[in-house]
Amino acid sequence: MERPGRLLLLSELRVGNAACDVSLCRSLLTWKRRSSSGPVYHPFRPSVSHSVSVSEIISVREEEESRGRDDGSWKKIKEREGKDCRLAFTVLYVERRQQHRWRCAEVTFTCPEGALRQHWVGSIREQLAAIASRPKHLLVYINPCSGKRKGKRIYEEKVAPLFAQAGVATQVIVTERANYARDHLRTEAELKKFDGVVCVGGDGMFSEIIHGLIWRTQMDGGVDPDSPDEALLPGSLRIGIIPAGSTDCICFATVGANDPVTSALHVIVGDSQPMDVCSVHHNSTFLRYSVSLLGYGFYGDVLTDSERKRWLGPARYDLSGVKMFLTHHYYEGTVSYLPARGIKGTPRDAARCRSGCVVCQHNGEQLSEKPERYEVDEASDSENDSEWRTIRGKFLAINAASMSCACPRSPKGLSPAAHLADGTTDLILVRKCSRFDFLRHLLRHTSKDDQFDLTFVEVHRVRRFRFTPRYCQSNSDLDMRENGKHQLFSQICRDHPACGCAPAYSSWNCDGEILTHTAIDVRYRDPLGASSRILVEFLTQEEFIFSFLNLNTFSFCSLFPRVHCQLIKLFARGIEEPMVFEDLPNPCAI
Ligand SMILES: CCCCCCCCCCCCC/C=C/[C@@H](O)[C@H](CO)NC(=O)CCCCCCCCCCCCCCC
Ligand SMILES: Nc1ncnc2c1ncn2[C@@H]1O[C@H](COP(=O)(O)OP(=O)(O)OP(=O)(O)O)[C@@H](O)[C@H]1O
Ligand SMILES: [Ca+2]
Repeated sequence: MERPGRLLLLSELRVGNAACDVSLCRSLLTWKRRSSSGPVYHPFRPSVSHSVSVSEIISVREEEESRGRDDGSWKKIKEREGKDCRLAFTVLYVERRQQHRWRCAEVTFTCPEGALRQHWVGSIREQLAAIASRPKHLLVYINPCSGKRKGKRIYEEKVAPLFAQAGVATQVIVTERANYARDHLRTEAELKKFDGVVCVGGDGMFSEIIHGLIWRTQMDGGVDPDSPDEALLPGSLRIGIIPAGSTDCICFATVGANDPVTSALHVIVGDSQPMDVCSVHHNSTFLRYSVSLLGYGFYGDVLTDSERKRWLGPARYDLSGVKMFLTHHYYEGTVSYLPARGIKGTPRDAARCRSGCVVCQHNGEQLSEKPERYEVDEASDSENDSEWRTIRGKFLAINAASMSCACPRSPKGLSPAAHLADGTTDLILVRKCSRFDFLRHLLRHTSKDDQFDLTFVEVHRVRRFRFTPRYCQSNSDLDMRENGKHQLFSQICRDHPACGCAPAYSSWNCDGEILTHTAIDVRYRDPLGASSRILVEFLTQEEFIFSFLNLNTFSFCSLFPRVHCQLIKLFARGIEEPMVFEDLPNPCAI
């Protein structure tokens, strides 16, 4: 066995016109200009050394003379260097740019003889092949309708060439409708053939992928996804996100940028970032999984309103945001939560979740070593249990952020100190306040000021919570009918704001998808047949069911989210701390 750091190769090669000492250790390719060589030696310019970790080499290619015949570039190099191009090889590697962006850079080395080139190329390829975490075969889903509808072009122009260069084989599927990728993953996809799944799209597309994969994993492992108390099985396939959506919050919060090339490079180098998943149940019915925002009130209303404006593209959120800000609806109800205990970190920490986060490592280890801690929490799932805290009130927004939810609109996110993989979610309660105060809170999403340092905002780090709107709290038939009418008419009033009647219910925004319909579709069948569906168009599903099936409950408004620590893995490494030399010019331009 080779020891780590062992020197494998050391040669004098040329980079451009400069002679360099080039070495390959087990984990590092280094080239350093020989200080006294080269045509123009500058005594005040120190010899520049450049190192690339083998783990960040994308590929190595032998330069062919024929390349020069195609574009003339190699011919020029040959003339300039007066060398035999068949002795050259090029290394493609990750170069860091500003704002966490990665680019594919390359450096060409010229060897004095062919056998040496073979030795170098062979050694580097051997090193790359030994990195087991690199994917070789990927299943790619492209949503052609995401964001500005550029998903297909982004993949073909920016991502596919990189995968090809890195020798990553792909099966590409362009989705034909919503939930196409989810359904394909659930039933058809031959997952054993692949090392990972890549989605080209936004947060909604990512959500489809995790729903398909998590469901399939539970089915294969005999776990009932409907059971709110059963621990879910983690999947084996990592997920890559090529951002092409409107918010791209999950990509931004796990990589630090929403840039397709950066994400493709994270996939190629085989990064791995565990992530928490929040499962949302109503009683014993599974509703959805969430990894970023589960929001009721403001963000639920923004989403509901914005869905009618999809044609506007990403701008729909801003328009609906302003509208819902002005509408200023608040919702009455009870929030109960189970505080996360025995963990590191609080939502008010100054420290952020970054690459190699110790809080995530610590909490993840704690939960895997002592799952009984989780079980104790689960066992105490009763209203009377002293572990549960209860808050009643009027809220403008109830947000659960399982990660920071950083995105270009809000670079720090809704909960800047939330962690990607610590097994908790940050429950943020924004109580009824004036429009001016709410604006102060919203503005803090975009500034450096603490968005929780306001009297009407509170934040708790929790493992589970539930929210029950006021009108769901009573079980008497009479109340329910009254409330049902209220709900029915308030929805109509919501669409005709002139009457001034405030709605009793909002919707849940679950990672950018509206929750209610899924729940209803699963639980009930439409007994009145197709003719009644025209009417449904004007009512929400729950109003329809209340009115026509005379159900006496709206309790699906009350949800039971539970966090599953590190259930999935992404091709990412978390946001890297900026490097001191990050912005220096590329030293290989010797
Ligand atoms: C005055 C400036 C205030 C700026 C406030 C900016 C707040 C931006 C907060 C973004 C939070 C994103 C959380 C991520 C959620 C994702 O899981 C989900 C799926 O992609 N995205 C959305 O639900 C999409 C949600 C998009 C929400 C956009 C809300 C925009 C609010 C604008 C309010 C303007 C008030 C102006 C008053 C004059
Ligand atoms: N071929 C398709 N036609 C129509 N809709 C699709 C198709 N494929 C996927 N979808 C759906 O499109 C919706 C939006 O997709 P996506 O999340 O990728 O983009 P976005 O909404 O613009 O971005 P974001 O979620 O980041 O705000 C998702 O709910 C997804 O299920
Ligand atoms: Ca978390």
